[in-house]
Amino acid sequence: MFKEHAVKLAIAPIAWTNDDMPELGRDNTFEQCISEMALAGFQGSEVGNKYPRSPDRLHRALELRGLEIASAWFSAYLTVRPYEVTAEAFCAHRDFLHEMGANVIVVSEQGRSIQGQMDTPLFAGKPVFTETEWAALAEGLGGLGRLAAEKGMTLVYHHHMGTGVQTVAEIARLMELTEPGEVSLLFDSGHLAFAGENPLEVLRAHLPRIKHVHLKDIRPEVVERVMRDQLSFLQAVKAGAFTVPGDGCIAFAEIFAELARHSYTGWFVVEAEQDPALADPLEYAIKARRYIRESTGL
Ligand SMILES: O=C1C[C@@H](O)[C@H](O)[C@@H](O)C1=O
Ligand SMILES: [Co+2]
Repeated sequence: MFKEHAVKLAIAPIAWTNDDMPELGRDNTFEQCISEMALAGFQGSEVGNKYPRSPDRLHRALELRGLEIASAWFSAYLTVRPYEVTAEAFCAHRDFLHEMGANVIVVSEQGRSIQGQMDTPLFAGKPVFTETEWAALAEGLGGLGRLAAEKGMTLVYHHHMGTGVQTVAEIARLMELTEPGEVSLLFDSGHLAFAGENPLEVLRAHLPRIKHVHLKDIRPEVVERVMRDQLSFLQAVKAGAFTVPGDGCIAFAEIFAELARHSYTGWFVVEAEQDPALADPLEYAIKARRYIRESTGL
């Protein structure tokens, strides 16, 4: 289905310890997390807040388990702070990832985002960018994309629930306002389904610009409850809105087929944040790994 060596499989540490809610998985250690990733059969990981920041220490711990760093999240504030502030933090993040051997940098604009607010209803409170904010975002991302390119790296933009780039239309707007050579796209199946969008629409519209993939599924009955009870993004995560691919309602067969048809090259990152006390991270990592093998042969 996919060309040999075209796709590598990673898993995000957020199922073991949640950076957005550190009380989820507080007792899970860095070593347990990466050992279980390797045990479940993954080749890579993104970076969590328990990971050592010293590239030497991190390299050694990962190498012992046959893992590499795929990428890591960066919060941009291009719509609400001067460009230079975001650019300085971005360069430090870029240099760390470059030393770790990663070649993509995940960026999400957090200006007026409600994703980290425990009590703001997700479906009522998301920001809608003004023309001025769109212009600042597009221009700023272009600048960050050029900084990434200085190191031969690629900026991949993460559309996300509760932010100004959540819907199919907002993703299309961002792609239109930015240059393909500067800003690529991260495809996150779970965020699109959660937003009520058809993930295939985004794939079909932007495939040549998709350079990183987050695979997560949704539990539709929980998403319905999030809407009905006006829960926030963090409450939704705690309630189990997300799960691993194959365990929810997203039609991954079509997603994989579309990506393969266009010879996708890069990482697939399983990223399914849920409460580790309710969903054993190793059990779900093994479940995800098996599902990907059975659906794609990878
Ligand atoms: O890529 C991601 C990083 C997380 O911190 C975020 O909240 C999650 O939903 C996600 O998709
Ligand atoms: Co994601």
